[in-house]
Amino acid sequence: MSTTPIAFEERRAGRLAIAADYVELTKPKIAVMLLAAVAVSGCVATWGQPDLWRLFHAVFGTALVAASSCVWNQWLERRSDLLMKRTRERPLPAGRITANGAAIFGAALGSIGVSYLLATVGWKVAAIGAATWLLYVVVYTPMKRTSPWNTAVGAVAGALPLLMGWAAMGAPFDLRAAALFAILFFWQFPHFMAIAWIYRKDYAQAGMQMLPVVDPTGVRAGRQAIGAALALTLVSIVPFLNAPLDGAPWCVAAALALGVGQLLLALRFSMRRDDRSARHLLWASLVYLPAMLGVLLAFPIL
Ligand code: HEM
Ligand SMILES: CC(C)=CCC/C(C)=C/CC/C(C)=C/COP(=O)(O)OP(=O)(O)O
Repeated sequence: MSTTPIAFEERRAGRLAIAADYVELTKPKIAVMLLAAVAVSGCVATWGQPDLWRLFHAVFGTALVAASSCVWNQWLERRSDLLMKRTRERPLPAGRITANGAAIFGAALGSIGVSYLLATVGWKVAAIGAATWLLYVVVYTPMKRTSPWNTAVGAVAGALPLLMGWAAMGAPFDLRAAALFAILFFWQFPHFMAIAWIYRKDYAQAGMQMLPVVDPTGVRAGRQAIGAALALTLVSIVPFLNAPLDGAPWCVAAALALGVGQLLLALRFSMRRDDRSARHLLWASLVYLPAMLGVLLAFPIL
């Protein structure tokens, strides 16, 4: 084997490219925001005094299980992803990673992740993680091709990890835990209705039953975005009610301002039903969640 410096650099670049493709299989951008939400959930559960080691174990274990679910979601969709411009360059449809390689990677991540959660933060967190994995991979992913209700199932899978952070702190599932779950559950509808509208032709091409494919007028997608944005605004103040903390009024005001902002953009999308208003709604959703997580994190400190 050639050992010239150029050959060495080429081999190194090749290995880095393969590693980057395996990371891409885990949907890192979605995962980062999801794990931030898991960490904030653990902080809210303990009024800002989390056991940091247990919180690290919960976030790290959830990262492994979530990554596994994303790898298997792409393994299952490696052929249909070829039919969409947005996904055809992904590692599996583009052939940069083999299906067997991805399956071994996904299985390893999932088994290590569930075992890690079991060993560090207990069976309840591991069980919620495994159930979320099954809901996303075994139920939601195939349902994308059969019913527009897939989004509601995906939203449950997307919100359940918050209960993993909560349970890892040993906190009982109370009204505040339910409110956090509802915040992330409802948030996913304006988030995805905007995406589903923007990529409606792609989804139709791949035979995916997203709402703007089932109803090309976008009226139902608009209504779903508005209804969920309204519910999100109302439920977003629940974590701050009946709390003996001075910061509550500020947090309620901030949560309402964020919610109303997103609601107005959902209304605008519903009236215009064009790509521009959909992109503004998508951006708003990607601003809303980190901002709302920030308000939840700041609450006990204010
Ligand atoms: C029903 C549930 C969900 C669906 C169907 C969904 C779908 C998607 C899709 C298809 C994209 C890629 C858009 C593009 O390629 O431009 C995306 C982007 C994103 N999603 Fe979601 N998502 C859901 C839930 C979540 C959750 C729970 C989180 C995290 C808490 C999240 C965070 C993100 C982020 C940060 C991006 C931007 C990443 C990028 O720019 O590629 N999503 N979502
Ligand atoms: C602990 C654990 C298992 C956590 C899993 C959390 C998680 C990743 C939830 C999925 C959210 C979701 C539906 C993403 C879109 O997938 P998609 O298939 O619609 O996106 P795509 O079309 O871009 O592939």
